[in-house]
Amino acid sequence: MQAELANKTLSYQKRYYAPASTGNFSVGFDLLGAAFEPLNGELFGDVLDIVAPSRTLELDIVGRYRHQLPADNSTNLVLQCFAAFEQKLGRVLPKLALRLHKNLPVGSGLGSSACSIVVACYAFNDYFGKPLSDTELLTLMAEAEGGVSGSVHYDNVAPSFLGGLQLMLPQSERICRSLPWFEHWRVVLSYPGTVLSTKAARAVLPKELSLAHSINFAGMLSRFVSALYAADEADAVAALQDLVAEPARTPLISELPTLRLALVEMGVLHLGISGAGPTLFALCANDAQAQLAATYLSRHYEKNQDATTQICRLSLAGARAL
Ligand SMILES: Nc1ncnc2c1ncn2[C@@H]1O[C@H](COP(=O)(O)OP(=O)(O)O)[C@@H](O)[C@H]1O
Ligand SMILES: N[C@@H](CCOP(=O)(O)O)C(=O)O
Repeated sequence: MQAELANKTLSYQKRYYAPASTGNFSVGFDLLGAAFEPLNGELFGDVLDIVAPSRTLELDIVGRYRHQLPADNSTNLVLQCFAAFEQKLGRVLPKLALRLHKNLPVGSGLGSSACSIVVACYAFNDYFGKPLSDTELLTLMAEAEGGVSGSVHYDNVAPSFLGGLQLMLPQSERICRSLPWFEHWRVVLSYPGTVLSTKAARAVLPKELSLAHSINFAGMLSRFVSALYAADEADAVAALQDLVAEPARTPLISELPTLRLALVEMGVLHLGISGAGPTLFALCANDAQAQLAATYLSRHYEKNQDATTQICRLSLAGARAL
């Protein structure tokens, strides 16, 4: 009887998913981002159910991180996206009963707000017969994300929507382009369980960069991208240096230097801040190394029961119907 009730509660017409993402990927502040999925097949990203047509727009929220969202669902990004989608189309749409599975922690550096935005916009576009092109949809997603973080940046919405490692292309009609990746690379995402709002982590950033600093930043990102195209793994790893955000944000994540020393001694390729933090990402050369890094980070970085550490591969598919 109870199972029957639970099934009824979880019934739906259509179900959609968008993966977690790591903005910046150390070397590309606001310009580079990657989508990830756990090797164990877990859905580490938000799921949106279109439960049924409804007289009014309704949202129910379930999932591990539901408690990190405001109790009042009316302010939720999913509902804001419905309004923005209607406005973009310039017509009133039939209303829906929706259910969000909040599987990503909020203010975590895992692109949590972007993930809800992407899954919602993707779902509405698919459900209503794809009236928007991918480019229009991506622009809508970035505008919604800009409303949360205080400035429009595509490095979470683009990979969560399109999958892969995405490089943003300023002033290009393409918006972004997928980059090559080393298939054997694994990424361990370790979230300590504490919240760091993206807005707050952007407030500590330098307002200006000197000419020398700008050249070094552009140079290091170019070195990383060219190393990927040349399949030069050692040079790609050597280029993973964050010259913009990390120096300003390390005081907010004081464990980073010590953890990095320990992991690099274990052979891990790189440890960086995922998005605005506090999640850290460890780039690993293979499964065994990723397992070691995950065990170490679980033991030394997780702080409470909201914490989670996931061994991931690149998510090539991005947002999709399940
Ligand atoms: N569905 C949602 N998912 C995530 N955040 C949401 C959602 N709806 C509203 N919010 C609000 O948006 C803000 C997201 O904060 P932010 O620091 O940008 O998170 P993240 O870095 O994880 O994307 C929070 O104030 C949160 O309460
Ligand atoms: N480029 C942004 C990325 C923010 O990612 P989030 O997952 O922390 O929202 C930044 O570094 O501010």
